[in-house]
Amino acid sequence: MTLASCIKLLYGSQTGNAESISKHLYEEALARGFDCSLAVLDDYEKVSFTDNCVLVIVVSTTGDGDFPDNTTKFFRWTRRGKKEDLVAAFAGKQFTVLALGDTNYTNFCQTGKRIERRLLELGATTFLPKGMADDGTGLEQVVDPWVSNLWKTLPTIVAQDIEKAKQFDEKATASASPFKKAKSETSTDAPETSKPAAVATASAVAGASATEVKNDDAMETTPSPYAPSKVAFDVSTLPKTAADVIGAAMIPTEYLSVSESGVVREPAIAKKSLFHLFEQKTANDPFEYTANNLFSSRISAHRYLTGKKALKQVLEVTLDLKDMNWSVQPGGVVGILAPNPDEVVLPLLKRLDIDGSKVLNVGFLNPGSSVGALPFVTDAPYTAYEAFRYFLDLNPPLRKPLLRVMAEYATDETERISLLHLTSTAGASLFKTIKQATPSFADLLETFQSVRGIPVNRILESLTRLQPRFYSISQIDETAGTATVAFNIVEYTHSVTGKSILGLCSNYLENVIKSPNYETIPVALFPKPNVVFAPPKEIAAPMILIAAGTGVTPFVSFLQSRANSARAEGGGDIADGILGETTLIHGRRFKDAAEGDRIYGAELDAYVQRRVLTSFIEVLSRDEENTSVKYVQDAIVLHGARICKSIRDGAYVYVCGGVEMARDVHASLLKVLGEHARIEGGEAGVKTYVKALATEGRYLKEIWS
Ligand SMILES: Cc1cc2nc3c(=O)[nH]c(=O)nc-3n(C[C@H](O)[C@H](O)[C@H](O)COP(=O)(O)O)c2cc1C
Repeated sequence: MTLASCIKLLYGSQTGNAESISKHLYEEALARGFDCSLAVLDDYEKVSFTDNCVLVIVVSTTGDGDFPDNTTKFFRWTRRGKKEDLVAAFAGKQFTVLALGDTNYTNFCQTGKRIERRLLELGATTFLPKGMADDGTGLEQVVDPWVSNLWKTLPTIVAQDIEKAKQFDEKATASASPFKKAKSETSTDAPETSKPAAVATASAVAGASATEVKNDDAMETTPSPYAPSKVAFDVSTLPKTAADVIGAAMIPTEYLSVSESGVVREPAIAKKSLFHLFEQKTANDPFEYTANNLFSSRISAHRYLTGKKALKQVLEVTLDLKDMNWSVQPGGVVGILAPNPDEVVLPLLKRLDIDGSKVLNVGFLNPGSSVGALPFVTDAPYTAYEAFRYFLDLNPPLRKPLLRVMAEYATDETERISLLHLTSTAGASLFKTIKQATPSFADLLETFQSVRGIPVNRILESLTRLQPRFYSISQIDETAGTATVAFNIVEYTHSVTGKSILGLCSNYLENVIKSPNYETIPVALFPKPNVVFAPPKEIAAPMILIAAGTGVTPFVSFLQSRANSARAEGGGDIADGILGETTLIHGRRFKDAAEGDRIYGAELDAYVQRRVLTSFIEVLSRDEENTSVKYVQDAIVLHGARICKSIRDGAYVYVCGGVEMARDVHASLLKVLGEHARIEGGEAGVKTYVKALATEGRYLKEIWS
């Protein structure tokens, strides 16, 4: 059999995991003597598929079984591209897929599955079974063995530089990290006395590191929720020396060049918003505003929708979208880019010894190399402060490339061993322990105190992009050109570390409305195109809306739109006979309407009065009188016969809320359809029926983790 001459690694990633794994694979493929290239799936036009190559695709799933944003163009091409181009690219090609997902979602690894299916239809064949890694239980449980099989299989189908492969194997079996180079071998600058102090055991660490902020009133000190904290783990099981670490990850290739331009912009000037970094363009189409071309909005009004008894406060803000010319549709979604708080950014820059005020020149070390892209593109050059505040995810999921880079700058030997071990397959269990603590970048630096002097280019390469947070629009005022979004102010105690965690975007927006002249503060946002989670076009179609907590927000916009349609159809204030039956099942905690969490209660009552909402079922989880129907899934069972009849009559079912709630609702729907809908084929028949509903667009979910 003739061997393929090269590997084309392609990835699609929403939050950086697939990207990071692909870069890691790319580095290792080169070190193992393969000819390998790396590209994001949406850059498929730059990939020469006609080469005698094999394809390795690493792709995650986002939303509700959706493609990552940097994969949609590729998928469209594979569905709608010219058949002869697709056949030329894929027929007879050997490929494999590593799919990343989370079993807490119903459409587990959907993107990877769909890509595999499509490539098989186009005549490609797999050379290694698809890996499906579960972020719910730990990606590494599947990724590590899958990768190890990949390295076993590739030499049988792809040509390799034998000399390099030999060198690689020799280094690997010599037990020292095969990737140890440069600094690690010449690292004599670590003080001899540096002893394993930094990585301590659990008891020694707890609460030790929090920087403190002053509470002026009480003259007491309270740990700031932004203060970094050490992650506790046991160092007794670590390899004895760096040379004992087997198979540590490769040092990611350095690909960015960063220099100071000589221009200074103080954080205080840059702190209002990021818009000084972009030329102000007016877009003709609102969807020209994207995460890379943000619209500068303002908050024109706000109110809290919850009372004192609510465990979480829900804030509604009104966004001024006049100049965007966006005709917001019910179910519309807005992405908001919240900056990282200064309480995190400034101490972090200090810890890293980086002067945040210097404007930087950022480019490629080797223009033309395919290793990486610029981390973000702005019209005007940015400072390190601006990069940290607006563009970098400072709470990234734990990833090996960052740990590997940190290992290079650890001067304490135990810390270096720990970091190397964490990047190796043997360190999987330690990796899992640390991952459970979901440490921020600052927490990692607090844990590994001796890591000093990481250059800015390494940080820009190792951290991923700060992601926008998406919010469903609840009410639209076309005349004023505004729309409202409502959300929980996210604040909770970390289940593993006990640390207080503040949600980035909700707390940012609350801080905006608490600022003087908040109406003048720019809020960076963009509309989400192609909203699928929208009411049916036919206003006579029945709807079943199922929501928990703030999941009700898109449904408020559905009802508003239906009320407007009824009025337009001559229905006046009462919508009898014009609209399809609409049932809303809304779960919340407390009975108390005024003081509790009955969000949008007044609006929903008004829709009941106007018969836009035909049935409003409120489910209370903390009501002592109510014992059997605590959650929306219980209400589905209780009203099962009616719900099934409505679905049989053509109702559209919508679910909005957390991932567990969506899973439980799904189970209840299967149960009641099995009991009341007389579907043939038993359990399997019901599952097929529900699947078909989803395919027809009559069972839609908007869920969050
Ligand atoms: C908002 C959100 C939605 C998700 N939706 C799904 C899904 O529908 N199906 C699935 O299998 N995994 C889903 N996941 C899990 C991701 O695929 C998983 O966390 C993966 O590691 C992310 O990789 P990435 O960082 O490369 O995007 C979702 C994750 C998030 C944060």
